[in-house]
Amino acid sequence: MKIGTRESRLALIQTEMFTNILGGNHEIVKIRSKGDMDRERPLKEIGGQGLFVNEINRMVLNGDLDCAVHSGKDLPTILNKELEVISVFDWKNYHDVIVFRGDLEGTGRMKIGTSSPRREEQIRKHAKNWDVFGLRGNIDTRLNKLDNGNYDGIVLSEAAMVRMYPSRDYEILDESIFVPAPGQGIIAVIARKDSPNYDDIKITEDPTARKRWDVERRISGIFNMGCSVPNGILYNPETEFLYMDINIRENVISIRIKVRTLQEAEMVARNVKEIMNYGDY
Ligand SMILES: NCc1[nH]cc(CCC(=O)O)c1CC(=O)O
Repeated sequence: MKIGTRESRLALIQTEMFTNILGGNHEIVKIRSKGDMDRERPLKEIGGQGLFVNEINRMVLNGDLDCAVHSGKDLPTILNKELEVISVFDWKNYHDVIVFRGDLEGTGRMKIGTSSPRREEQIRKHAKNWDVFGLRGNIDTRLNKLDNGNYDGIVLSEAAMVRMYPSRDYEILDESIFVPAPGQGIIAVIARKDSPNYDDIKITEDPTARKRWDVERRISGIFNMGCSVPNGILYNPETEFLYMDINIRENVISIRIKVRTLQEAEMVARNVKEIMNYGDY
């Protein structure tokens, strides 16, 4: 197969994880996205949902690629009707983590970098001795900025650390406070619904990852969320806990609730949306 992905080191590692499950020989096509080209401006200035994936998905749609491997978190909730997320896997590394500078001393006020409005909001609310600053770039760039002394610590995804820096120290942040972005840590494979490779791709799916994915996607669709919205959603398919951290102007709802089915999760989300007057914004 011709498999497309972003040119970042993380994207290539994730694509290799996919081809290892898939087996066989494949051509990997690296694509530089709009989000990769502009490394300075905050993401919400460059443009909305799908910044890192839309061009790649268009190539899958046109038949230039047989499939594409994405970070689940980067996929917009609305896809072209002819495309489908056929396989999802690796669901467990969903946490946010903090990585501290190696030579850090003392425990006073700390300068913390993050590139996500959700993480910024959660730090402001829950980590009162951390001052938060913007931080752009791919994972290697962000860690370089940390090591160069620009920050005392940076917050990023556990999945990125596990896959790219398995021997570097980090601290896991509690998911009931730092509720992650929907799909965080999950690897998602997209192809055309009528792809001749549909069944081969489907075999790589982890059914537990699929449970997590379906709940988080449904809820993120209900709230019409992109990653520029400071909302967190996590469903743990093993504990059956659903976490939601929804911020709408001055209104905040943070919950942990046990739900057993997609329908129950959807009902919780619709009720939260209703009582927050979400539709008015
Ligand atoms: N926001 C960009 C992005 N998209 C996917 C990952 C990492 C992999 C993942 O969490 O799925 C990251 C970096 C980060 O959140 O620090």
